[in-house]
Amino acid sequence: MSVESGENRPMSTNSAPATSQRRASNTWWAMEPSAVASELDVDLEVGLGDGAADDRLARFGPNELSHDDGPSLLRRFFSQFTDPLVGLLIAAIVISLAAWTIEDSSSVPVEAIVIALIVVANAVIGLWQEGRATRAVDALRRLTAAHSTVVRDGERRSVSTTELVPGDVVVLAEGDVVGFDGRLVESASLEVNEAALTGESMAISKHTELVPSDAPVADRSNMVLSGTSVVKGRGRAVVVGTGHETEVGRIATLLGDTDVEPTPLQRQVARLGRTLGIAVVVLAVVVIAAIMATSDVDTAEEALDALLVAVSLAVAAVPEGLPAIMTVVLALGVQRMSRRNAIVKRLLSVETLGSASVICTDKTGTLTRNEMTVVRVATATGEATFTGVGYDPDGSVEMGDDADLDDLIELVRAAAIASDATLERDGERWVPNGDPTEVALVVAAAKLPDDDRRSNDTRVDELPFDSDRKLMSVLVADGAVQYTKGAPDVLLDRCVSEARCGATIDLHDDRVAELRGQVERFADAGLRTLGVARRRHDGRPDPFDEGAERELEWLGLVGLSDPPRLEAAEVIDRARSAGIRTVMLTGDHPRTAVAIGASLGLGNTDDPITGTQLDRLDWDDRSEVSATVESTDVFARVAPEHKLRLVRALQHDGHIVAMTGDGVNDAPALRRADIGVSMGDVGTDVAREASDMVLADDDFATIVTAIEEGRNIFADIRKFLRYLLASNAGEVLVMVIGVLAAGPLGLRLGDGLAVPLLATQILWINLLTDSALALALGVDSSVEDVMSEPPRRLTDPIIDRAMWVTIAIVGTVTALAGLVALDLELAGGMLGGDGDLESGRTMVFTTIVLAQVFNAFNSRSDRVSAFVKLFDNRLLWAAVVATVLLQVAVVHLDVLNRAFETTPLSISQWATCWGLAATVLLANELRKLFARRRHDSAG
Ligand SMILES: Nc1ncnc2c1ncn2[C@@H]1O[C@H](COP(=O)(O)OP(=O)(O)OP(=O)(O)O)[C@@H](O)[C@H]1O
Repeated sequence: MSVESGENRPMSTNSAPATSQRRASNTWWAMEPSAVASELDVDLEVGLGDGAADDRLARFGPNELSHDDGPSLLRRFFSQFTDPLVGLLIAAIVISLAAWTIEDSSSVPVEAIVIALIVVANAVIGLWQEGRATRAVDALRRLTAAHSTVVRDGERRSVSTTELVPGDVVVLAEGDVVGFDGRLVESASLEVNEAALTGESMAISKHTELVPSDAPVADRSNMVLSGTSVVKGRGRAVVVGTGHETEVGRIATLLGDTDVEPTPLQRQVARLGRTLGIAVVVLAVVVIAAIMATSDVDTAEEALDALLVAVSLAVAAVPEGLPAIMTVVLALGVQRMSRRNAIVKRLLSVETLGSASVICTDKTGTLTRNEMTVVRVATATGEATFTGVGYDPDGSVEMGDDADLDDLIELVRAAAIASDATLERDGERWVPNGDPTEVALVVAAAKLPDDDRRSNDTRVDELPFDSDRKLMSVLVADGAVQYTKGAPDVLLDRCVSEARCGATIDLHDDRVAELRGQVERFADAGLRTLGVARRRHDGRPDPFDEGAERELEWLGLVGLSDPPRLEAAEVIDRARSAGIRTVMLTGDHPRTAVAIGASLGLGNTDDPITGTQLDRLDWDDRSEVSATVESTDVFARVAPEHKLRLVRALQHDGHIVAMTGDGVNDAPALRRADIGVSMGDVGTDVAREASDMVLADDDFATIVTAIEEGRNIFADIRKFLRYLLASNAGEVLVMVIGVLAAGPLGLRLGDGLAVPLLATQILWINLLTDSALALALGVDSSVEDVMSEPPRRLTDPIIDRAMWVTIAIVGTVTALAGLVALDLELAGGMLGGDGDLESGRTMVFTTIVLAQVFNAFNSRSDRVSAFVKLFDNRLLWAAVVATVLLQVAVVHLDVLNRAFETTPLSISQWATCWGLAATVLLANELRKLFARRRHDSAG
């Protein structure tokens, strides 16, 4: 028998299953787990070896449904030409060729070639921008890929679900999304939701017993299927099918794809682009009519030239770069967010984030550090305090007066036995494994004084914790003893007696009231509280279900501290000044919630509302619901279904709600929220799948950071919109005013076509301004404090009045600057120069390009001066240098002079162009000054 890569492991765990060809047709559900294991050559305890897993991965391929890589590069390149705008450019080429044929077909059709080159340059820029957007979206998809816990080489590990192979032993827990087809070999009250596959929305119980071989898919209750999710319990399954070899693979449904649908904002901008397009075509017709009326157009060639100018103008005026830049800006923003631990799954969420007005957040782990430590316990005889730091079991117990040690030991041991957590030593460090609350209980048990009484602690059954019931029970001592732990108020309702010095005493109402007071005292100190109880059975209860969680004997109360995150208070304050309300929703005791909430500076913590109060509310009475949800910022002892109701109520009141959640039952609320936020660390797959954003660090601060980024992205989009539209307005106005005013002003725009700019020059300006400068603005750092304003309403138009005013002012000043440059150069006008038409046009051309450069700085804010953080955006400066150099080339290189009909300019002419172009900045600075004054006096 061969041994692979020197590993001393038998072939059976290192090779692919010999009978792999038969895999798909095997009736796994009718086979014993041992038969499944031998068929798949795997040891159910040890799992596959790494070598075997690699082999099988190479052989069966990754566990995914292969999806289309999208069209090829060439295809995507050509698809750039399907844009209606390119149609216009191609029309321009045809017109120019027609004019050239009539005029002088012996020379080279320079103009047509230049326009063709511009078409290609546009396509390349478009392709590059699309490529960036696609790459960013792909990176996102990888970031949000699901993970599974497998047993390999005898150890549990988390691997990407795409790496699962047939024969892998996978551990399933509540909230896991099943990413494979598998045969269960172990089930502890495992319940699975198969709605995605079968449409059945009720959870289905799963077991390991044999099922007849002819059972239909829905009845194969010892199988777990890809695309389903674990709602309750735990289990282990052997992977029998991956990728296309799964039930879902066979029906080839693509699951979990990142949504790349256009967002409302993208649609709004695309619509704006189209409206402008139509307006511009109308304008082009007007310009043509004006040219015809003012120039001596009497030859066909001149008529074609006029048409060409009008078409070029249309091309220049339409902001065709908009949709692509939008996608790039959104996608780059998403990448930036992921570097700050906020993984946004949908582009749509980015813009919604900026509008969030309420954040509903969990407490444990998000506002607090989720580093639980047992600090105080109380039994019937007295209290004890625990010392020690974090998870290090090196601590001690200080008994209060009269406290009975045996009672204490029974309480803490019971709590630890009813926990799933473990604590392992790794060198100097202690590595916790499991739910922090339970780890803390295990640590506390380790601090107990040596205890020589041994009992049979082996667990024979369990009822896992869930946040609706708020209880968890285990059965030990062959089923004779049950330990139940959970929320003390819930648990006390189920207790009939109390343990005291080894005896069992009946619980009376007075004592229950006393115990409740004790719970409140613990909670007032900000402690998370947990009650522990016991029940003795005559024989092992069968079935062991929630019915067993009654007639309990109270063992005592445990108080755990979970320190608030240091920076949370500051972040809540920051959110408040950004007009965002923070609401805490917690499963914890109201008094614990209030203590923590108050220490974090939450707005209104005085009268917390509990889940029970929410249950009693008349949800049809809108005003009552509204008054309730607005009355406090603390909701305690809430269950997941309350979250859904609260989201709805807040949305009804006009809020944009971000809601956190980590459990299976949180999924509906996460879906319903405008921004569902799940936890990357402690959250379940189901919650992650239902959410729009995953917090890689589970930290509340990250939500606020993401909101800030969302607002920044929105500000960036407004920047390039402001810039593009003002620039385009300048180009259009210089032509319209130029053509209409040349006559009255006495400007001699030549004998033939009376236009300030030629078609190729217009297209050149368009190419320069729509690419580098616009994109650099799209990734500008913020000059405004986006967190000092209230959230933007989703219904607000992206271009508001202030922006239209800016566009109008900048557009007009640009056009006037261009025309003054022309007038200064040309003979016969008001200012009177002595240059020829070609140098006059070069002056207009250069002035307009430089005006765009100044306008880029204008556009960084509606109110803040362009000189604030002037050098922050290096990309913008690089784009400015590139733009100016290209313009110098167009003015001074002989070959480009011929192509663009320009002439070299003198230093003083350049200075004139710079000076005139700078008026664009000056005018807008004045406008900003007034805007700031108005804002200050209003605010
Ligand atoms: N593992 C557990 N076993 C038994 N009871 C538990 C366990 N974890 C928590 N509890 C009890 O249930 C209550 C609610 O816990 P739950 O996990 O639902 O809230 P939470 O999600 O921790 O709170 P938050 O919403 O702040 O994150 C706790 O106050 C505690 O009393």
